[in-house]
Amino acid sequence: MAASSSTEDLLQELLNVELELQDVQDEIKSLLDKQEKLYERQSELKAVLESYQGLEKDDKDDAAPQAENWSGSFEWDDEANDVRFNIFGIPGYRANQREIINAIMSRRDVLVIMAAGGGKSLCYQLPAVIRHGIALVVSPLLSLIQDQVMGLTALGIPASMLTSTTSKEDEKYIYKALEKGEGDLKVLYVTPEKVSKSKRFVSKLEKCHHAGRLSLIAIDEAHCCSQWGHDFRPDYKNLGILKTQFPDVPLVALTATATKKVQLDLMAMLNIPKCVKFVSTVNRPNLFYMVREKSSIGKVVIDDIAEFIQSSYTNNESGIVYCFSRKECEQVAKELRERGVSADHYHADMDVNLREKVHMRNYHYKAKIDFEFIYALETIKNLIPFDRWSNSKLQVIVGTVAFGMGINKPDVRFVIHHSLGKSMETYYQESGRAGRDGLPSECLLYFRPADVPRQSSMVFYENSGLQNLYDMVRYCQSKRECRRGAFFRHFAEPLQDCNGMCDNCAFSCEVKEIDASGHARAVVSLLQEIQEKDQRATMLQLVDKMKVKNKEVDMHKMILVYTIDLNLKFFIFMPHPQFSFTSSFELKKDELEQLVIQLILHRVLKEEFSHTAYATNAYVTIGPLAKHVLHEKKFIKLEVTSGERSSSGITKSSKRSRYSGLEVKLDNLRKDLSSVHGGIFPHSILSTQQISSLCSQKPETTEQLEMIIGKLKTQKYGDRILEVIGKHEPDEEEARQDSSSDKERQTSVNKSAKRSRNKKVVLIESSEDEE
Ligand SMILES: Nc1ncnc2c1ncn2[C@@H]1O[C@H](COP(=O)(O)OP(=O)(O)OP(=O)(O)O)[C@@H](O)[C@H]1O
Ligand SMILES: [Mg+2]
Repeated sequence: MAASSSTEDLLQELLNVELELQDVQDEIKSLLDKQEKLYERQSELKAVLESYQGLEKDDKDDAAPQAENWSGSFEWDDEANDVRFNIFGIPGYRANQREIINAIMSRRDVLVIMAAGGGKSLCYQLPAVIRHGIALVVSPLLSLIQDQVMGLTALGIPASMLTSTTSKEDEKYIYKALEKGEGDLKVLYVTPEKVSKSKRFVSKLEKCHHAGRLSLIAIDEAHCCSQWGHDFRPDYKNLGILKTQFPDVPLVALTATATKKVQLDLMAMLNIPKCVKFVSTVNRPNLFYMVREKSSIGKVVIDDIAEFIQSSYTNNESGIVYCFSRKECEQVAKELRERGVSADHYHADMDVNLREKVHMRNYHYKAKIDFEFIYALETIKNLIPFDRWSNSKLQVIVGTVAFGMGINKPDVRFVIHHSLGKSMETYYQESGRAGRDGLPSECLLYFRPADVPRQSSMVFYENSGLQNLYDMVRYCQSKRECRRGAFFRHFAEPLQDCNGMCDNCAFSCEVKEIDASGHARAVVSLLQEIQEKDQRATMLQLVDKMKVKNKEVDMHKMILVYTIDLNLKFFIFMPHPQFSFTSSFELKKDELEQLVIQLILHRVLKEEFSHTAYATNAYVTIGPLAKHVLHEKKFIKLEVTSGERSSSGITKSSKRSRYSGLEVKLDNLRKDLSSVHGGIFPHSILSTQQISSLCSQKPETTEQLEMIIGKLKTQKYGDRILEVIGKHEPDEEEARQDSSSDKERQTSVNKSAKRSRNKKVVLIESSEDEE
């Protein structure tokens, strides 16, 4: 008896020791994880500190820094204003543009951080036109270069590109321009590979510089220099030689997003420690951000997307749909077409040769060309979705996220993510392709927890890949917090007002917080059971098993209820053992998925990955904080919404209704002119804003037209524009709008006259944020 009781005691103690050991092992594992993260952060901080120390040293070496006023007046002001308006057709500077131009014109090195669509190109293109000689622009993608060269050529600014696709003849022309100053070349675009790999090119550039003809160097999409950035390009690392070789030539680095770490990295890598820095806000006030729950049924998602496009964008306004894989792109595009949306898929590296040929044809439109060649290319051009989309002949382009930096179209009205992005930074970039012209646009993301493991198995090996993804997941899961606020936090910027431009701020949809701690305990116990049997489960398998388990529990409940009826006295207070793990209510499948994700974000569970010959699979395992849930030290809450949210984001007042008759005519005119003038993009002929100014002001003379679109565009297209406006007869609706906008105009003229009188200033030029 005594022996058996001491055996029992021993067994009990052994069990306790084993449990404690398990605890210790868990803690060691969690501490090791923590140690690894701290090491990682330590090396990041050391790198940043080194750059800081380098910069501080440089600052001390310097004479006392002068207070610089880049918004003051400069000798080139008149010329700059003239070029801006009459060549670029841009009515006023946006925030920081004028200051940046002044700094470059003053021969300073400059770092520009400005949101997508902020107008970075003008900052280096305008000084390139004014300054003597040739400006060198380094840009990472052929397609971006081609678009820029085409845009400048359309404005009559001599621009060329030197890339792997440049013909021998063009190369000769460019080298002569560099070496001997022949021709009228003003802007030369190259890829970073040209600078790092072509000795011949660099030696020609040296000659150009020696003769005092290298006017400035611009590094576009400069974040590609930094390994901490999201599009690191090894060849960008070698661009530091430009400053070493040409120390007296102003160098401007431009990018849409750069965290502090990336900024320091850029300055160090490009050798511009004393540069003037212009950091604009990441805020894109014209973008409406929203997240929708994504159905597990593919067709329902496409129905929803099609409905969104067809109900909100009746004027065929352009949009992008981002998908996870190429196969999904093809499928989504096909299904959208089946629902009557003009859509096609596009793979970024698809038919590179075809794209190049089309651009070559656009680029050479001034040269003598073989008409058959043009005809053939014209046919090819129509076959290429990207070009059809760029020219607004196709409404929606469906691409993977690889289709990103190359998009230069300013009037993209909506960007839809069919599944979540891999980080806040990439989502900001991708969604930021909308509304680069500053007009209201929408960014819609479809989220369902089951998409998370697809992304995590792709990013887990990247530097902080999972951490970045989980930040994105938090953004998607949140049903209360301002979406814009998440971007400010991510880019460490002070909060700004959202002005109701995100779903969480705009719609008062009831969000309930429910205590899901009981369900969390059930999930953890189930996973423990699975792991004890040396098995593992993916997120979906775990959720399915939970559903089965719940059903089993339900069966027990029924038996119990039945028993209660028969033996009321004995069983009425007897709980079923498994009830202790479940709550009084059952979660639906999608709520269970949401719960598992929540548990991963709270480190109660964690993802683990295993490779097969074909794929990497993500499994869910017990995480370092699981114990806290089991011991009821940690409570898990789930946010659930009740009631439907409005189907569209931007309020009706700020959203465009159907285009007016004159707008449609001017839109068609720009499309016509774009094909006549060698395939220049329609938006390079007239921007959407210019079309609305023309419709509201209805110029009748060349002089009046010049005041709206500048001299160059008036010279080129003025007659046709005036003809369309002159012949247009407004319908009743337009006439009514005209008379009300006349009144508004009069009020605003009076107001501005009053403002000028009060301030006693004459406003010749104003930037948008001064307005
Ligand atoms: N001051 C301005 N007023 C009105 N439109 C402008 C102004 N400056 C630039 N734009 C227009 O804004 C659009 C976006 O400009 P740009 O391509 O230079 O943006 P970006 O800052 O380089 O963006 P990204 O990071 O996406 O490359 C273009 O259509 C351009 O013509
Ligand atoms: Mg740009």
